[in-house]
Amino acid sequence: MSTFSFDLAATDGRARTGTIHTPRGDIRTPAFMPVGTAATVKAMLPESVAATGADILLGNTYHLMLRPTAERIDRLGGLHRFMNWDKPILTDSGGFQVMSLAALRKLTEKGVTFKSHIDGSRHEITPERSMEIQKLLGSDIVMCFDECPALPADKARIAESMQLSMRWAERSRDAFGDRPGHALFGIQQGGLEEDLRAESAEALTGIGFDGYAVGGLAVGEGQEAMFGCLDFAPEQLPQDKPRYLMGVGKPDDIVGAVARGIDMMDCVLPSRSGRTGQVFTRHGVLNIKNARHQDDPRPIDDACTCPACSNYSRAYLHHVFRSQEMISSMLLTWHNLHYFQQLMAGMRGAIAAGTFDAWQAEFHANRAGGDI
Ligand SMILES: Nc1nc2c(CCNCC3CCCCC3)c3[nH]c(NCCc4ccccc4)nc3cc2c(=O)[nH]1
Ligand SMILES: [Zn+2]
Repeated sequence: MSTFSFDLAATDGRARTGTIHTPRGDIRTPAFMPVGTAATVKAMLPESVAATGADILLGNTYHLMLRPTAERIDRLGGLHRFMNWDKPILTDSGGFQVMSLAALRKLTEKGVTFKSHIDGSRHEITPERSMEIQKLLGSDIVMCFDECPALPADKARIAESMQLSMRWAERSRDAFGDRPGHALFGIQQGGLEEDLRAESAEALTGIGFDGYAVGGLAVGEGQEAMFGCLDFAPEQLPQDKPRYLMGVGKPDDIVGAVARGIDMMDCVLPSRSGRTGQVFTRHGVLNIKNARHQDDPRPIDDACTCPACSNYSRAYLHHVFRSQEMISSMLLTWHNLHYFQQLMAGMRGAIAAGTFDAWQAEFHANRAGGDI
């Protein structure tokens, strides 16, 4: 099928499960999307990322436009060929990374100018340039160029920023044009304000997108405030299109977001924290660098089937982490990505079976303290 479509299979409360069909493959939802920052999911081969159960990964417009540049990747056959990943790729529009990484940023109606954090060269991203970069990369799901305001901010500032993002969404839609089989997602803004989020949702729905992201969250507001916003924001967006919560998150954030109607999420957490020794399990989090693991012959999680848990002890993983051996990042990243995908698979099954409440109860009961 050379088109992009979303089939909702079942709902349980506000939670949904379904499939996003793309020419490069299907995406089972709710979906967790690993982050491939500089055309690689750090410490993982693409086939290993696929083996964890990931149907789609994220590319990074901001990093790739600076190095090796989108034009070079296009000349080499596009990002899928370049990084040897033939399944779907979603790319963010670059605005969020510019505001969080680049130096000397200047934001105007036109777009954002900034100095590269790599070599100090000057660059400009506009909605039009962001669409061009994401097209050169060959991205299957393209994100509108938006502005994500830092919280806390007063309501007037949030409204102003949201309205700028809606004008940029219109320009993104116009510049994206008509690309069968490729999707353009709008990004809702509006901070934690229900009326501003409604205004944003109406503006985006009026323009018309293939999917809708809840942006502007996971920027320091905390889980309670984020869940409070998710108690109304997803349902302001079209029910028949995928809903993507950007930048989330810890396992309990992910479960709470799915329970509130979110279909897709991305986060650097499982890969980045794996490299710092942080390991996610169904009983909670442990850090392998802690001395208590140095004589422990048990696997991280005896119910996990990943290579780390199938073949290595905590004592070994403690040793290679302490010794800063590369296999440490490989095994801990693989385990964390595998765990996050198992979480998603469990939720998809529970929503399809109508047992999501029981699944959530067990998820939280499993994590209730105790020495893991
Ligand atoms: N356009 C856009 N992107 C957003 C992102 C980036 C999502 N990940 C992109 C991905 C592309 C490839 C490279 C990596 C990023 C967000 N990330 C977060 N929180 C992260 C909070 C967090 C969580 C764990 C560790 C660090 C930060 N809130 C976000 C809000 C927005 C938003 O409104 N608009
Ligand atoms: Zn494991």
